[in-house]
Amino acid sequence: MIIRQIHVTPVAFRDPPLLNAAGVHEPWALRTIVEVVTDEGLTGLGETYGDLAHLGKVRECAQALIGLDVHATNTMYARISATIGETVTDRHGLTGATTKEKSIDRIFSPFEVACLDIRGKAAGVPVAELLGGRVRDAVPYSAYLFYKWAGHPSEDADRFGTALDEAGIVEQAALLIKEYGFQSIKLKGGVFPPDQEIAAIRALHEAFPGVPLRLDPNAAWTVETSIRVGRELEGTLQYLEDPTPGIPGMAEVAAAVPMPLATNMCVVTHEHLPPAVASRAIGVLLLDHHYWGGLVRSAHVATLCDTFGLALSMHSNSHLGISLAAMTHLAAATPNLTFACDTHTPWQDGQDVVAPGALRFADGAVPVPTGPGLGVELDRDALAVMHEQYEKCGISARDDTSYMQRFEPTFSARRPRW
Ligand SMILES: O=C([O-])C(=O)C[C@H](O)[C@@H](O)C(=O)[O-]
Ligand SMILES: [Mg+2]
Repeated sequence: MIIRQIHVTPVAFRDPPLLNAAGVHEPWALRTIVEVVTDEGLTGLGETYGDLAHLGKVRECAQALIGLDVHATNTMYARISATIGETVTDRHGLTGATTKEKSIDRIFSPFEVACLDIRGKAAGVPVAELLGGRVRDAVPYSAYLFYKWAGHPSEDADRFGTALDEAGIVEQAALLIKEYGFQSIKLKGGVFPPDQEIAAIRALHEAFPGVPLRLDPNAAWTVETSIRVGRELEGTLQYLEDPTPGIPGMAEVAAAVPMPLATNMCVVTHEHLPPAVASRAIGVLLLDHHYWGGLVRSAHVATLCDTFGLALSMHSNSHLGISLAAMTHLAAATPNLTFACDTHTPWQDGQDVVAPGALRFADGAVPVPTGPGLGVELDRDALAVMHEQYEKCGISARDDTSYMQRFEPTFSARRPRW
């Protein structure tokens, strides 16, 4: 199964004005779709970030993989590593530090996923079976709530409405739970002063008794603020995600608050694991195959977490169905991934590059696709439309901060902020 061609297609899809500590989502979210084609005519799919610098490196690395067997992932990793050299391509900061190793892992990931898709198709089995076999038939996801404006400035309101206070957040949770059946809730914080976000968590706790809650301010708080908020929210949070920047700060907070701390910011590559474990900075790691080097490498990280007593959840960024399928296969085959995973799927609101049918939500969980490989098919018409949107949208890299500053010129993404 020799790789003969690789097609790399950037796409754009509509994204609502979701607020976070870095600013606000722009009207278009970017992704890159990777198709790997073998000499036998099998095609595998991968999905990754769409920022221009990353896209350029994905294109360059694709050339370096032609002629390799789809099983030769160690050679692929070595070639990608040699091709990208010292380049780092991860700039928006919401997934933590940018390192050389993380950049290699980010570029390797879509190729590895596509090769697993091909290997599953060739063997007639779902990717989850290649990862050791599913331990759950459906993967639970959480309702991922965001403070948001009614719509993008100068556009009509979107169907999700305004959420700028606790009433808006509770209403948004009710909508997502009604439509998807989610059984746990994550609130993206770091947007308003912490007391407002405490009030929102209390309102959610009251409105949805017994539903596990998480709050993620993306390191917007000092150690002191994090400890105060953590203590005030005792009894309401399943975990508190990235309250403060850095492993030492997280360790100080972890020692002083009643709930576990989770991260997709202070532990984002292998070199972060030993100090985080030694200082007991985190209790939960949010895996993300897009920057942990694909599905097999993420499964290795899961095993390390098991060894060191860390629990697992899963992180997401704005994504499409190829990523959702990959996330679902990985989570289904990872026994110690026991927390509901994050997904931005509701915000993509039906837009997708995969044909409908293979992916659906039932009671907040995605049944593991049963077809061979990832179990999803590319919708070529949708791909063409989304590629045209990419060409026309005028955005080439995610920049939540500059977009926010167009409307609030004094906005600063400095963290910690409170
Ligand atoms: O858990 C997280 O930190 C994220 O999901 C990071 C994302 O970039 C999120 O903040 C977003 O989409 O604005
Ligand atoms: Mg997070």
